[in-house]
Amino acid sequence: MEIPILNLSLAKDPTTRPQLLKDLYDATFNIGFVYIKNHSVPNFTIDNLTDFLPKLFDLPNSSKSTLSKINSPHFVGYNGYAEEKTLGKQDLREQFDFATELDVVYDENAQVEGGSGRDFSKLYWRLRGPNLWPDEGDLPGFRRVFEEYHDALSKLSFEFVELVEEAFGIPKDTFKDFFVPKQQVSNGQKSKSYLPPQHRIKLLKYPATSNPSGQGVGPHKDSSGWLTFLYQVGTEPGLEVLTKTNTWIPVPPIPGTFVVNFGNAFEAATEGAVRATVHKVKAPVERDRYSIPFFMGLPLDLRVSDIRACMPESVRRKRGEVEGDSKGEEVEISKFLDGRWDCLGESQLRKWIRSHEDVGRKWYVDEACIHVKSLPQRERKLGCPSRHPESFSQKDASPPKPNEMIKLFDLAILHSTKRV
Ligand SMILES: O=C(O)CCC(=O)C(=O)O
Ligand SMILES: [Fe+2]
Repeated sequence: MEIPILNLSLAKDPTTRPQLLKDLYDATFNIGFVYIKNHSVPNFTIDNLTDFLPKLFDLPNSSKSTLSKINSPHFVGYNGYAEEKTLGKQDLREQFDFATELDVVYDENAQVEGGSGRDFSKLYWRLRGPNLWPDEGDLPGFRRVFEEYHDALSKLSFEFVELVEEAFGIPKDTFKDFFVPKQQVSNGQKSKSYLPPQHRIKLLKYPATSNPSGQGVGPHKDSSGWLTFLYQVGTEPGLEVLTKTNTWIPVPPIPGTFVVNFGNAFEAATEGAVRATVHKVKAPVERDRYSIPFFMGLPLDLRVSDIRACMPESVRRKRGEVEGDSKGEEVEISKFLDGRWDCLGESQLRKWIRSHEDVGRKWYVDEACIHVKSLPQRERKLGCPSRHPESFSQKDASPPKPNEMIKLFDLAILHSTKRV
């Protein structure tokens, strides 16, 4: 089996569009991975950014530590080599995380305005905020080039989602409307509660290793964003995708293409019609490998169940109709249909805290404790059987262990409704 290459220019001609949509449907339903070519992102926008990558990763350690993720409550910034793990094993890569440059909206004392307002006291709103930018003197022009790339990919992601909607018979603009409600835009005004999406971009370096079985990144489904647009720089292979028959197939770089795959939220929202496919990267042995995944943003205060409610029955039934009782797939999806994972902001914050406990500990423990303190005794005990969560914020207390912290956050996030 091979990953299909879709020629997006066929969408422009009404005589070729139907075949493109059919191919997109088949690839999305059966594999969940496609290459796209003849997309709207100019070559120079890509080249300008990729030219910076070796220089960016060669910044001195002093600059890298100023840019360290520990300095940002928004989970942006630098992570050193092999600092992250997937499935308990070190990922042999280095990374800079960026996001759409946004103002901070989190306000622990926010008041919800009647009906349509947003409750910015929710912990997950703290994910939004500015980037940690390298010093302009160190990398002149980097920020401009990066922002151009971000904007081009943002545009591409909305164009592509429209094609997916049409391919699956999902009403046009369903996904866009979660960010920009239609009626409010059509009369020239944006709603008070309009918020631009926060996309995430990783700049990744997988240094060449002498270990041929090294894990660049372990097997995972993407849990950031609706869907991912991956640019593989150069010719170094390594990306592999798990097929339905449990075999790994390579997804080598193809010049001029992006690789597109879907995140857990999209899979859950379509009840599995769109697949979120497991993939991994092998660490390169000959040359360093660079790549740039762009994760299209999610509306944080939306619930998967709200999105599911906008999906036509025909989409929601699709996976079951074709795969009947193939249980593996159903079990996976049903995990995301579990109410505890329903709010997208909550599952995003959980994901970030789990992968960066140090950042969670530094920036979220106090807030989490405030939320937890307001819970009835019985619920507090349920969440943290070993210790009272209040004790974490006391001066002389030992810091929470990773497990305790995750429990604390689960409890705080799940219950972070307005405090009284
Ligand atoms: O580097 C790649 O090719 C893929 C990276 C990836 O899957 C991820 O960061 O989620
Ligand atoms: Fe991924």
